[in-house]
Amino acid sequence: MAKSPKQKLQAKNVHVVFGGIKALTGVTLTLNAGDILGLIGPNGAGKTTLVNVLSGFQKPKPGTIELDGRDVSDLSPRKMAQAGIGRSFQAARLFRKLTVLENLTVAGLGIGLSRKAATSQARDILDWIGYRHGHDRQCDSLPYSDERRISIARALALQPSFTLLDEPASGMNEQECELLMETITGIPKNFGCGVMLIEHNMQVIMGVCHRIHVLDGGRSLAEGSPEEVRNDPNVLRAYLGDRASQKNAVI
Ligand SMILES: Nc1ncnc2c1ncn2[C@@H]1O[C@H](COP(=O)(O)OP(=O)(O)OP(=O)(O)O)[C@@H](O)[C@H]1O
Repeated sequence: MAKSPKQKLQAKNVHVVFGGIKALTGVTLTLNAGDILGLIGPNGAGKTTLVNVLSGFQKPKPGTIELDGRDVSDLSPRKMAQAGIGRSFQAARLFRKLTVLENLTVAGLGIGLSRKAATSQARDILDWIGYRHGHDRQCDSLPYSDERRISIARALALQPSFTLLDEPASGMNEQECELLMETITGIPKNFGCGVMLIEHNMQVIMGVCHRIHVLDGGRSLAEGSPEEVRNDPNVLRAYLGDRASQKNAVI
């Protein structure tokens, strides 16, 4: 956990326009320490754009990002990471020529740990996610699902207050998804950090999230418990269109 853990990450009235495309329009949400907040919505809803804004890769115009009430909207991605906001990407973005252990060790060195402490932390995190063998494997030879898990582990090695996970289950089979769900559920308890989870796999979202925020066409459509969101007719309509009126429609 970071030296001064933060309690609250907020997006306030965030707008982003690309050319003529309104990717986000007036989005407001709060991620609290200890929370697992799902961010869902149909393709093109603005989920990745919002994660980019929350992690400094995209500037809101207008709108603000606040970390414990401090405006951090203008910070670079690097400064955001130093302030306690970590993320994993849709494409894993590991250092492919480094080993699994080295990838995590580099993250620890990056936040100022000694080599010994960074290596020890790296081993502890790999053990914790159940990756007990293959620490010396080079990352360009990893199976896809391992890449995704190591990407989460590396995000944790930065000791974030908040971690933003972009589609961690993509390409995983059912068994791998179950392991991933265990990992995500354990992050707030074991690392004390809040998690925002973008995911198309509804089993994963419904299984691990405390609350879910729904975007549609760049706007906030709903926020609530998994049960509330699952039963919200507007959410069903956004996902299923006219099929939402069918009996037993589920997401
Ligand atoms: N760099 C960009 N330039 C132009 N348009 C963009 C850019 N990034 C995103 N968009 C557009 O903004 C809108 C929101 O995209 P975004 O990727 O945030 O949605 P998403 O909900 O993450 O989608 P998906 O589930 O398909 O990943 C889409 O219409 C997309 O085409």
